[in-house]
Amino acid sequence: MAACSPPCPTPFAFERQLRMELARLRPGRPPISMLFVDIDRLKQIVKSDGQQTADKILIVLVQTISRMIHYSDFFARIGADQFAILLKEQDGYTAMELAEAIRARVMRTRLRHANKSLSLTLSCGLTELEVGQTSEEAYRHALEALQHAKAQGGNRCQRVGPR
Ligand SMILES: Nc1nc2c(ncn2[C@@H]2O[C@H](COP(=O)(O)OP(=O)(O)OP(=O)(O)O)[C@@H](O)[C@H]2O)c(=O)[nH]1
Repeated sequence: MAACSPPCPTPFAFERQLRMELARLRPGRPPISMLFVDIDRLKQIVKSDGQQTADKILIVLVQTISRMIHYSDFFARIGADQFAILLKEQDGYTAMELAEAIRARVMRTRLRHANKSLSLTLSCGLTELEVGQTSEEAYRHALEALQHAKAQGGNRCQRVGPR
């Protein structure tokens, strides 16, 4: 696995943080959204351009997202090419704007490797956390949204949630 730069918390740390945020959530308190981000067709990139290129892509992605979120947000690597972010004080609408901005920025990024210019796209699944929801339910919503985005061909953001 590629090293994350800056270092990424693990799926376990993310799960713990998600549970804490859900336990704190009350009616009238600031909203929180959860965003899943997954690189499109990384396996194909590994095949055609190699492991080092894939590593570089993962690092660039982490750096790009880190620059676009707030210090108080929680960003983790939860799978091989899958990342999750808890977006504090953001409802589903504002979080969707950020997800679209991340998607667009990554799509415009050109990576140079071995005299080749590579482009990259990603898919996003988004959900606003709900009062009384379990972490499993929140995961299911974000994953459903991500799978929907992938099923439509990728390079898009989808939201599943309360509103
Ligand atoms: N070089 C490198 N490759 C990785 C790393 N983590 C995962 N991969 C590779 O990324 C690929 C992920 O493949 P899939 O899970 O099928 O995802 P995908 O090809 O992006 O497919 P979709 O998500 O459906 O678009 C596999 O080939 C993994 O070997 C890593 O840290 N470094």
